[in-house]
Amino acid sequence: MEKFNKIVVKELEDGSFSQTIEEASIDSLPDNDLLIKVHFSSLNFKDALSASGNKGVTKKYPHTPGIDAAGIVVQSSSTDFKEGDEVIVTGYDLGMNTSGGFSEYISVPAYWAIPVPSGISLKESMILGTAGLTAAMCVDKLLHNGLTQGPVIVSGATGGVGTLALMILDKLGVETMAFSRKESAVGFLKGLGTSEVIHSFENTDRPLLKPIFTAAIDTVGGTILENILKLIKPNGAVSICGMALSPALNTTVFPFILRGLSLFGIDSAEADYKWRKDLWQKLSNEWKPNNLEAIQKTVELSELGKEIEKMLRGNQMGRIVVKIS
Ligand SMILES: CCC(=O)SCCNC(=O)CCNC(=O)[C@H](O)C(C)(C)COP(=O)(O)OP(=O)(O)OC[C@H]1O[C@@H](n2cnc3c(N)ncnc32)[C@H](O)[C@@H]1OP(=O)(O)O
Ligand SMILES: NC(=O)c1ccc[n+]([C@@H]2O[C@H](COP(=O)([O-])OP(=O)(O)OC[C@H]3O[C@@H](n4cnc5c(N)ncnc54)[C@H](O)[C@@H]3O)[C@@H](O)[C@H]2O)c1
Repeated sequence: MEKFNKIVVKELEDGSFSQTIEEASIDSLPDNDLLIKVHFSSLNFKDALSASGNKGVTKKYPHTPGIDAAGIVVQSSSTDFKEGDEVIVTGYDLGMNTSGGFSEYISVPAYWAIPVPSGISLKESMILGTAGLTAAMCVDKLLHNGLTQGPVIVSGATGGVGTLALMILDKLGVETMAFSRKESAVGFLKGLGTSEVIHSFENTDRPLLKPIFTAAIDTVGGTILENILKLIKPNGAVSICGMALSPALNTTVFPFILRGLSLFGIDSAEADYKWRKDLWQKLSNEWKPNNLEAIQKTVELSELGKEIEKMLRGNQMGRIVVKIS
């Protein structure tokens, strides 16, 4: 039986977590419909949590993280896929408690796999990955709420979801503003098409402020989201997906009952299959960001450790793609 390499995260006796590359055999993977040879994976915040022992994400170690994978089906017991098909797998339990994409092979149920649409390569699908799909879900909710023009504020703007949200909105011709703590990132963010970069909000207990934005996409939560909610124009909406700063949210009902604000929560991991498939189609065509290469860095499995550390410190910019095979 063929041996292959994967990242293994282990819990050590002192409570810390180690990451090593180990050899494994195919029969160590779960028995599922599809065996996929992984060509590319990508790094998402959730992988950094899994790799550092967050038990809310991964209950049992040793474990192989990687919530994203793109590759080629090498064995299929499903009538929906055949050997040689190119597929994208994001979310569900991949990389949480099912051996994930930081591995040369994954074994997953057929309903987790999306056929790679024409218009996108395996690598491009992982520059997008969960971050791109989540950004697309955030944008889609805003469009359904009636968004036609900006400015839309995007927080955590230099991160994976943030950069891709800015790029998708730019492709759709909607003006954006970026919220980022990083003064040094202004040039990078302007290059993504954003008109202005905001580094801080007024510190006030007032429940409403003069509205500035038509809508928002928030990836950081906490006080940043609290401020954004006060600054949305009447009948606007905010899509929320993250908590890079904090999961806490202290707010009042006023933005909702005095300005008709709508708040959309995004769960990309368990989102409806048809919605995902439709959005991958859009991401490969009319929503496909221009110059995806400009926001990515490609690394090998052996280089992932330092990228994970950087992400946990909030210092990543854009997307980390992992070249697996
Ligand atoms: C790509 C997507 C992302 O990046 S999302 C961000 C990554 N996710 C996180 O950081 C969340 C990690 N989870 C946690 O820290 C904990 O589960 C939290 C939410 C704090 C709850 O902890 P605790 O109070 O100990 O409860 P618990 O874990 O036993 O769960 C309580 C009930 O809630 C459920 N639950 C848990 N996680 C999820 C989830 N991801 N989706 C849907 N439901 C979830 C559990 O199943 C549990 O329900 P039940 O008791 O099993 O019926
Ligand atoms: N709900 C979903 O389906 C879903 C999907 C993908 C990501 N997420 C969540 O979205 C968030 C972003 O994910 P990502 O993969 O883009 O991560 P990332 O690390 O690439 O980006 C995080 C961004 O937040 C910024 N940030 C970090 N700490 C901060 C702080 N203290 N104050 C202000 N900004 C801070 C970083 O500078 C970076 O720009 C995470 O919380 C992740 O769990 C949720």
